[in-house]
Amino acid sequence: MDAADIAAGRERWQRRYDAARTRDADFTTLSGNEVDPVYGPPEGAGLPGFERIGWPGEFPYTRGLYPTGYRGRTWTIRQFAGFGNARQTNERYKMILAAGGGGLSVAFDMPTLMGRDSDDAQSLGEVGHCGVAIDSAADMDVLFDGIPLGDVTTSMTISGPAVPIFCMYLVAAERQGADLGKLDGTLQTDIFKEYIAQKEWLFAPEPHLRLIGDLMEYCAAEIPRYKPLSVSGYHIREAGSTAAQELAYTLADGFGYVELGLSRGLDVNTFAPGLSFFFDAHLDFFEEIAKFRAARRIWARRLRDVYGATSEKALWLKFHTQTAGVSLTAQQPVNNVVRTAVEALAAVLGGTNSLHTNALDETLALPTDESAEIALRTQQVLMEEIGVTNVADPLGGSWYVEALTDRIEAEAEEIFTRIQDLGHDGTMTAGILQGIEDGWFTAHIAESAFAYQQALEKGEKRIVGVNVHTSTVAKPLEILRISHEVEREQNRVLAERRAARDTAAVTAALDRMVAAARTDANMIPAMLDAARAEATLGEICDALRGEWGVHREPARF
Ligand SMILES: C[C@H](C(=O)O)C(=O)SCCNC(=O)CCNC(=O)[C@H](O)C(C)(C)COP(=O)(O)OP(=O)(O)OC[C@H]1O[C@@H](n2cnc3c(N)ncnc32)[C@H](O)[C@@H]1OP(=O)(O)O
Repeated sequence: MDAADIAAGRERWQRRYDAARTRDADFTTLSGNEVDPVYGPPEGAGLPGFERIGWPGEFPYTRGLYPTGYRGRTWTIRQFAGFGNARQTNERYKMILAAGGGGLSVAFDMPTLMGRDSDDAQSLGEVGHCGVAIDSAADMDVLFDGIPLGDVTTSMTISGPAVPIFCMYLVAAERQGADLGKLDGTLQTDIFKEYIAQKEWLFAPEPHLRLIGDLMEYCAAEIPRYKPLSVSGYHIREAGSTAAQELAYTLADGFGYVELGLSRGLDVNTFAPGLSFFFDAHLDFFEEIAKFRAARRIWARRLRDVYGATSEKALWLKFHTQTAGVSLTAQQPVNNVVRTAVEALAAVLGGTNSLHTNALDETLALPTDESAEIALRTQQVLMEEIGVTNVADPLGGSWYVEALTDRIEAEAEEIFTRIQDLGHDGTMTAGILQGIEDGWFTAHIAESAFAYQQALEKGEKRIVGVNVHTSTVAKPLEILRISHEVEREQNRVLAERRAARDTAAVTAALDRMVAAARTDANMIPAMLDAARAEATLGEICDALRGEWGVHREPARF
């Protein structure tokens, strides 16, 4: 790009910056020096390829979505939390909000993630262990007791039974008197990554995609700020993929959901802002920053050029980041605070919109109050102390970071082509579905995981406390243990609620839901009625399993 075009871009950026609101905060360095809100090539200089880098707030958004960067608004501190029953988790949420958390993020226990009630035989021993147990809308009432859902953005991490859980959340909001049309939050819902990596699906892909289509349609029409999908690379990375695979598989899944929305006759400019993303921040500092920058650029370009999006919000890739759980070590676990801080810094330098920092003990158990607080404070140290919010995309223009950004983008593009070639009709969706059926994604992730593990075992890759620097004076940590009493109590309350509700109303609502499943009608209104009648998650999912069957992955060797 020649010098004149770069200068014109800088002026455009300056006009937009001047017109935007910035926080009332100190943006000088620790020594008190003024810094510019963004930096670019030296005045009067041209730079080949600068159109790929650009300015914050404009296409291709490599440098961020907003001309003000974090001067306009800092990222949301969104700590993923849930354990035991709804009452215990509600207390943790209040603690997080009081300590400066900016939004909520619900972690559900394994029975809930699999669409089963707490008293299901398959739930035995799992209730409240890896997250909170939710059986019906009444549990949602308790979960958000004293937390106005109309005012707090709430993310819920659940994909197989995402839609019934969403209905229970809506019922809880309704009972609080919130205006449902104004709710803001995120539901994970991303079923592609379940088949690819996380393995928590209920049905085969087709009925799941039908439900997701219903959800996208419903949210676009009724709850426009709500983001019904958080397309997730986190689980793909944690399963052992490389950074480029994480990026490419996740964005490919995102394109699959765009194709789903289009196939339902929805307007891409209306539904695409409801697609948000979720990435891992792993240990390779610069590679991770490059991954986030490349993600925004690829998404904006493909949404515009392939899927015809024209509105700015439809081109924006917004993402949440979680620091890498797999990078935490059980050995010398206090060192995990350092790893997490570095990973979080990469997310911030990559322009994350929302962030979860892991607690130091998460490789052993769910976090204690104290470790949860350290994790949250880690974000606050980055946000308040180190000057990283003063300048948008401070690493933009670094030869290394730009080269890495270009490389990871090129790798992702190659992978998109391979995925599309797996399908038969040139769509991303056909390629993804074929790749899932063939075990293509799983095999490639396994190869990457194997290569990394070999490198570790040969000592080529080094982890402090694990294969180098193993001596320590550290004492074992106190960890959070979930009592089996939680399960007994949850089941007692569930039995009481079942006995107290209008059984005929529950049965009628479930029948209407199944009837809707047999037509092209949107299933959400019927499912909402079932949730209002206090149908349990297990009952709703079992009714659907009866209709759609269950899905089993073929064994592969
Ligand atoms: C591993 C684990 C497991 O499986 O076990 C998991 O999955 S845990 C998975 C946990 N997942 C999550 O927690 C997902 C979290 N995701 C989200 O919260 C969302 O999808 C998100 C990534 C889009 C972030 O949403 P958010 O509300 O926190 O933040 P936003 O970026 O949307 O910002 C809020 C508002 O401020 C505006 N805003 C932000 N920055 C600026 C700026 N500089 N200038 C002007 N306006 C700005 C935004 O446009 C928006 O307004 P407006 O709305 O008007 O535009």
